Amino acid sequence: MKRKLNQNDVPTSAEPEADQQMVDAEAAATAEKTATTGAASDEETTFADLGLDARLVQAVAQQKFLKPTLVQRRAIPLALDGKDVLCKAKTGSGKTAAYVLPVLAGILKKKSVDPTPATTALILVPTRELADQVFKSIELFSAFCAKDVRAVKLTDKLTDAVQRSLLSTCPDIVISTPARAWHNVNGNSGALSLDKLAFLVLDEADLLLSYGYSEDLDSLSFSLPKGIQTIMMSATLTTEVDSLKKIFYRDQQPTLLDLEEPDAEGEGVTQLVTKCGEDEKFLLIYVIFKLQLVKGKCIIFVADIDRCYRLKLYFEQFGIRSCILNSELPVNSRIHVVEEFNRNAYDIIIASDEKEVLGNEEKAEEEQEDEEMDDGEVKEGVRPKKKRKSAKGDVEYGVSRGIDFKNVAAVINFDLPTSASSYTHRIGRTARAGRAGMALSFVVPKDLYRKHIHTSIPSAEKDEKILARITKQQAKKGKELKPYNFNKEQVEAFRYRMNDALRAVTKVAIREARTRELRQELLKSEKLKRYFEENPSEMNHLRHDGELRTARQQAHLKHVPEYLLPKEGRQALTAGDVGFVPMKKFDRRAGTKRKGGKRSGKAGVRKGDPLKTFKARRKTK
Ligand SMILES: Nc1ncnc2c1ncn2[C@@H]1O[C@H](COP(=O)(O)OP(=O)(O)OP(=O)(O)O)[C@@H](O)[C@H]1O
Repeated sequence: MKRKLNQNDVPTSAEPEADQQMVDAEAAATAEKTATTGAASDEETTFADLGLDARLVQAVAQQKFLKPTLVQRRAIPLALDGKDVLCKAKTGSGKTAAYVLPVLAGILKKKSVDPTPATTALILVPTRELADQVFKSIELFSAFCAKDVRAVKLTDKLTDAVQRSLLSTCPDIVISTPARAWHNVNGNSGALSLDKLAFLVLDEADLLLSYGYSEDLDSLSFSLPKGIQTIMMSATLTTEVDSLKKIFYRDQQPTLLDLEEPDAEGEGVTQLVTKCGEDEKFLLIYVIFKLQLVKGKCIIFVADIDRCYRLKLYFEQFGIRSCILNSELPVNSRIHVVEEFNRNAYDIIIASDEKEVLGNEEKAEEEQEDEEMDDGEVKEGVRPKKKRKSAKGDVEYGVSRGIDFKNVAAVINFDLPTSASSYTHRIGRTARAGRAGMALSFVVPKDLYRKHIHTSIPSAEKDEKILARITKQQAKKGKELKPYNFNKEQVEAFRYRMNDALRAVTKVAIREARTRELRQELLKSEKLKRYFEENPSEMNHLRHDGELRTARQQAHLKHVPEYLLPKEGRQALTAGDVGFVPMKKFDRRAGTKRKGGKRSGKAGVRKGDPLKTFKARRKTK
């Protein structure tokens, strides 16, 4: 029979009382009972109440986490009690801490009785970005016990020799993609030993198979010692999760935490849909950003890498700064872009999260996945997905999934994703950790679809079909997608400027931009790796939102002439307010020159300025 490593089994006499707080078995039992209901009767619970080690509670306090989130309240006591847990909770609900904290607690407990170095925990994630994020979380949460816990991630581009040397010291925690982990278990001179493993975590479990790790996961499952505790975290319950459940839990059923959490007042994502033609997307996005109708940081999702550059070059025409995230960029740059965005260095990220063009089989799989999610249950016996045809980019890349972008006011689906589950992950980049946010999706209706010179996106013809799936899925969660209309007449006034700008963004300019950015980022990436490790403070000087300037520059487009602005203010352009989060400290308005040479650039200045009358709705918690 499988024997669990139960933290209550470990003698605690050696532990200083203040440092080690015992697991509250009763709390764990209560949590288990209410596990699937998601009842929020224990909202006053603190991290200390959960039975975590005092050093971890201290680290959590340092992070200014006042109270555990629902998933943390439910999962931590169960995990501390040695239970296998399969947890489904919404994006941005704090799943990382929900497993990192009990894993750290388990390691500390084990070390207090047996300090022999051993790899005790293996955390499997689908992407390098996530590995980096988890690693940083571990660093933060182990701030007060750093000498007792050592974690390594295997996802950086490291030679086998370096990986061997990292693993030779038996780090307590290894964070890896399944492929890297298996490579080090099976190959690379068996650098990673799982003999002493006590915890296995599968983060973003719904994605591990879709990233093509099925064989690696299968192989790893046979190399695991008996009796380890397995925790799976997922934002959705799909066939993938079910397949993994069979592989990793075998005959032992995990405790299922299916946490549907209603948004509290002022929380959650306001979902808006604007139906428009392909070229209108460019018109609206120009109006939105040039007139700052969306307040705060924003992620714009597009269908593919070329679309990233088309939009970036288009924005450049108007002097709107943005940076790009896609699978083609080196991993160091990608991670740095996210870090800088989280530091508020950039306002706009243009990201392509799709695995480029999917084959028919893969499209069918996505549809199937949506249907399964519609059913709300996982079907039995469905085969795991095959490895997707990866395009030129990095297969271990993912933006819309799991990356913790901080304080994102809005997500704009410039191109609709190809599945409803992808939509869920995309909009989950905003309204994280109990905040408010907005998701605006452009949908091209069938009658407005035509192959436009500027676009060749594969999904456009299918927008309405996908929208129907999204609407259905969101309705099941009690969420609604509301239509959002721009004032067509007012917006039309900007059309000739849009055309001017789009004409300059030629295919050649896009190709050149793509190559130039890649070259620049590769250089930066090398620098990042070698130099910034030693000089972390210099990081700030490296920007990713520079102009690519491969398109013809048209200086006049950088300013918005006053006659284009409606007298009634920005609201005249829209059916209501769009943004929620106020602009950050500094204001990057283009500094429109007004008559008399004065700038009207600053927010909230000058009576009579049409922009001044616009008030962003500020939602406070
Ligand atoms: N108890 C808490 N109090 C305040 N903030 C928290 C708390 N727990 C987590 N957070 C913050 O919430 C954000 C989202 O957390 P996390 O990335 O763990 O979510 P997630 O559920 O894993 O999301 P996803 O499904 O998108 O991966 C992070 O910025 C994190 O620092």
